[in-house]
Amino acid sequence: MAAEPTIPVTVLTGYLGAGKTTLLNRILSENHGRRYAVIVNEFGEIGIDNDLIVDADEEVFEMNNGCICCTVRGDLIRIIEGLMKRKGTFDAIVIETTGLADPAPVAQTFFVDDDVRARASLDAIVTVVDARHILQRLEDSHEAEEQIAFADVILLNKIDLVDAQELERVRQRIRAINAQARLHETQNCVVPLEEVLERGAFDLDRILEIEPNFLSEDDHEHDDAITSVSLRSEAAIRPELFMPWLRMLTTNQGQDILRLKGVLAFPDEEQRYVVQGVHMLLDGDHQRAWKPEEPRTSRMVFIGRNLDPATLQQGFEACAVRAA
Ligand SMILES: Nc1nc2c(ncn2[C@@H]2O[C@H](COP(=O)(O)OP(=O)(O)OP(=O)(O)O)[C@@H](O)[C@H]2O)c(=O)[nH]1
Repeated sequence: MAAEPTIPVTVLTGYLGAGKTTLLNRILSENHGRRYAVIVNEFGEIGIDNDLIVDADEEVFEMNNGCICCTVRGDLIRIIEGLMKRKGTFDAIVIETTGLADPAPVAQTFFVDDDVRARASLDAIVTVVDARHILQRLEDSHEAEEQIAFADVILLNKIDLVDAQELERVRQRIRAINAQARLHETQNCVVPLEEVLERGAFDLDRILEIEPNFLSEDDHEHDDAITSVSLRSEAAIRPELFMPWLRMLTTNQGQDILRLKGVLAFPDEEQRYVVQGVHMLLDGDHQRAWKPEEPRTSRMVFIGRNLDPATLQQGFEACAVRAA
């Protein structure tokens, strides 16, 4: 009897804020006739990413209790095994890792775990790169380099934020780390999805050349200096205080703030306000109306170095509407 075909798995990686969720949303919104099961892993105890993913028919599984590359032997394997019991309800799996994840242990899962290997196969590692910040990141983050080294497909994204010279420098740097991956230069991750999904691009031999211990090594190191701070407020947040506070923080501490995200309830405002930041760059917009049953809780996550939870908490609380 012929072996059953395995389910293709795409691993989406890339440093904090590069554009992974932007790409995932495109995958989930486009009319491609395929059904994807999505696994999202996020750094930080309050899951905000799930709030930023478009409402889609696809089921989204969150893994928020740690970094995916450290928990693969547990959670990821369990989720994939659970999914396999419901075969036929989806055609492929997409995994969005945290920006801090080393992709090697995630990829390794598809080779070293026998049950997983029998049913799922790693299709490609797709790495989204932030053209504006990557050169700086490669100075201080081993993970950022690993993400590029392991990629089968690279989206060099946010090209609108750099000039031609800078873009050429980034291109050369990426090529020095990984000369083989297919490279697409994008804004908002706009790329034909067939360039990204179900490409059959993962090449174990190439990975073994980069990392001879790929199939046996299972320890890796993280930058312990990076922490996350989660904030929450049941009282509505006053935009006239909140916006200047956030601008002040990113101006003074932008070097250390690798990523920030928030979903905010403003007084007398029917819409949720979503704010996002990468270093000094801030982006904010109304997202959708609060649902009637949804508690209007404002939540923020900061990820970075030298973050002081108490100061951030005080600053955030000072923006809240005080009880009369
Ligand atoms: N200017 C510009 N902004 C972009 C582009 N692509 C994405 N963004 C913005 O960059 C921010 C981060 O994008 P996300 O897709 O959330 O990044 P991510 O990699 O999922 O972030 P994490 O999950 O926190 O690691 C958002 O505010 C996006 O709207 C781009 O090509 N140009």
